[in-house]
Amino acid sequence: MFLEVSGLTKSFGGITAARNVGFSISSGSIFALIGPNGAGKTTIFNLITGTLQPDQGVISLEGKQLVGLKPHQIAAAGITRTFQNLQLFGAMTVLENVVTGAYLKGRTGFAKSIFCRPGKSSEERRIKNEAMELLDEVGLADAADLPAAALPFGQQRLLEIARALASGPRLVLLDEPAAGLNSAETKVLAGYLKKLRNKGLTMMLIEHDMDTVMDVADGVLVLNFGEVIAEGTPREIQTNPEVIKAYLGEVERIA
Ligand SMILES: Nc1ncnc2c1ncn2[C@@H]1O[C@H](COP(=O)(O)OP(=O)(O)OP(=O)(O)O)[C@@H](O)[C@H]1O
Repeated sequence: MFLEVSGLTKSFGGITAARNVGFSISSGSIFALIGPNGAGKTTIFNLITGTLQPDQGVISLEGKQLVGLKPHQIAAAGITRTFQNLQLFGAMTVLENVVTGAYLKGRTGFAKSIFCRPGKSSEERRIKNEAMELLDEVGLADAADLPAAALPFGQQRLLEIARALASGPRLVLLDEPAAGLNSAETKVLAGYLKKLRNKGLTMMLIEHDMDTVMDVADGVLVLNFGEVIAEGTPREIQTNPEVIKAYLGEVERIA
């Protein structure tokens, strides 16, 4: 298995945000984490990326144990993420934002990526070309020289994903990528995620928008109060009585 998680447990004082959580993800698939507010989804992302250390449990990426590694070591192992609240550099251009992502894997330092404009050395040219290719794939090549803050929200989300891809990750964690998007933007996003999967990228997403989950996910894990209550294909999850019970009051969202 590509990513294997087992026995993952994390408590904050009296609250157990994750209890004995286990799942595995195959390479080149899209795996969704869903569950009501406070179910523990973000905690799982924070444990995988090393922002939090688990009390117990194992996380391995192609057999490499990740628990105990620092966030930058986990990033170097090929795991990157996007945030629900966009973390773009608004005053920098669209292209420069993607270039900062690329420098996470390059030999040149991150600080240099911020202070130097791309395009001088051959490595910088290569990074710039790759960044332009990523922008082209999300339809943002023409906006490359605009400040990121000038883009409509839906395009900013695509830009954030393009920036995450610039570090050449093997696993991308997407935190509510459809939040705040209108239905046309959501369709563009879903198409982009499926295109990335077809190229072999593995993705995990936290997503409240069930249409998007149904559309793109190969597997779904449902959490409630820190525990796994169901796992299966989107269709299986949709009709699972435990899941419907957990979402009581929100049933219309998954119907
Ligand atoms: N750093 C922290 N300190 C204390 N409690 C925390 C911390 N992080 C999360 N929690 C608690 O752990 C539980 C799970 O939170 P988490 O953010 O993982 O849920 P979630 O499923 O991502 O929720 P949402 O959909 O609202 O983002 C919640 O009760 C939350 O209050």
